[in-house]
Amino acid sequence: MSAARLVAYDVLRDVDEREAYANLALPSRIRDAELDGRDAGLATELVAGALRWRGRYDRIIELAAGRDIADIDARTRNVLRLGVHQLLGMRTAAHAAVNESVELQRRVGNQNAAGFVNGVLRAVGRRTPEEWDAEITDRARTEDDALAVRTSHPAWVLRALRDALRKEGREAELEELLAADNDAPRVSLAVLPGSGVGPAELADDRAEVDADHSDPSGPSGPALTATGPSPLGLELSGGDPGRAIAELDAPEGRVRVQDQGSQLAALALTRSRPVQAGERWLDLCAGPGGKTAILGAEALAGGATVRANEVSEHRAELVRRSVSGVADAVDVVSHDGRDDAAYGGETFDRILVDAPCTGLGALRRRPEARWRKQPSDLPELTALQAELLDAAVAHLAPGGTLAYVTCSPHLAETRIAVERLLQRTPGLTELDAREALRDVARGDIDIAGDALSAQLWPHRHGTDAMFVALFRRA
Ligand SMILES: C[S@@+](CC[C@H](N)C(=O)[O-])C[C@H]1O[C@@H](n2cnc3c(N)ncnc32)[C@H](O)[C@@H]1O
Repeated sequence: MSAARLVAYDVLRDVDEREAYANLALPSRIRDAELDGRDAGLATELVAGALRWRGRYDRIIELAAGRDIADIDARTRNVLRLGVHQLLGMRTAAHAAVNESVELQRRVGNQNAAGFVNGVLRAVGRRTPEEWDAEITDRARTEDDALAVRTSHPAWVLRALRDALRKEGREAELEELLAADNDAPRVSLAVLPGSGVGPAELADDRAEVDADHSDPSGPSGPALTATGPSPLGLELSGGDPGRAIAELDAPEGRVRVQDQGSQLAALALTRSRPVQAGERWLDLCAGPGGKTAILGAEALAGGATVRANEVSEHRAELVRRSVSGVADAVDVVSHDGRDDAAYGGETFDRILVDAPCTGLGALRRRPEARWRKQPSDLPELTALQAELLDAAVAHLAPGGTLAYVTCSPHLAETRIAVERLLQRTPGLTELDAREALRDVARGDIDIAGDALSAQLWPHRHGTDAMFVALFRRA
């Protein structure tokens, strides 16, 4: 039985039983099993596919088995999900997918269910993915249920995404968005401002090196291009980002993996008005420090300084590492952002509240995330977001700018949170975040809706679904 499949199975179990993040569990399992590059690639594809498509595959398993998915034991369920992904999502030959899955079941699951696995997967393999999708649609109770299952989104997430698009008058984009959530994104890098070299130059240098060394008959390496909506952004077509960064001729710690929506959100605050030397900035929820690094670089260039706060000590340590290239401008502390201690007795000219949220904006990068969150998580999160915002506003200097950012398009965490903040906070004015983003973006950027706040989208901007609102205190 292939070691890659066993690794993939173990990671699915880590995700189920230990609430592990697949992108963290996978590399350590791959290392422990000493998989070579090809098998590591296979294990990665199996894990991402089985997790991302879980909702759709579970319905297909139910239809093929004539049994509710909840009535199949957890181990067998994961063996079946991996098998269905090989049959419908990869080009694995049907007999290999079935035989390998039966072997896996014998090894890790209930021996007596090996025949069941064999029978279900044979039934799954007798139809094409399109035929299964047609069957899902025929048997669904509602059109929404059919769409949610075919695109493997929980129904409540689908409704939340539709509500957010509808608010912008863009409901027609829903299916495009759902498809984008299921596409593994290209890796984006950020070149921190003030690095002495910009993204276009780095991409050109790399293209020249590739042209000098490439063997015209061999495959070319992953491409690095200065593309995407962030003026700091580079996009990598594949391969190991750490290696690509190490090969660039840029100062240590200045080029980093970061979604371009995150880059834009940080720049919307730092470039919303010119920086005055001596300004004090605060990043209230800083861990793991992606946006702090941009704030730090912008602060260094403009003569400002940054206090970065993060409630978790462990994540505060990640922030310290993340800002190593711009450490002179950044002071990292660890407090609850609702406590005065987080502010060190000061007020700030700019504050970023990149609040803890459902993370529904990053589904394409975290394949298990959509199955983890529940609507019941929302009240606690929105209460925390409001408390963090209130504490931040209380420490904003007169004339200071506040950015409220979430990696979620859920209206309760975005537009509704903004309306409520404005209602309860006299003296706070909302600024035009759409304009701020258009001003900083590379090229034209299509931000929809009448609100002053801005919602980015995977299908429209190639970014995570980041939300940005800006405010000024009188
Ligand atoms: C969305 S993440 C921030 C991402 C970060 N700004 C970046 O770009 O890398 C939210 C962070 O808020 C932290 N957090 C949660 N509750 C908090 C609180 N009460 N005070 C401060 N930080 C908090 C979480 O630990 C998490 O690291």
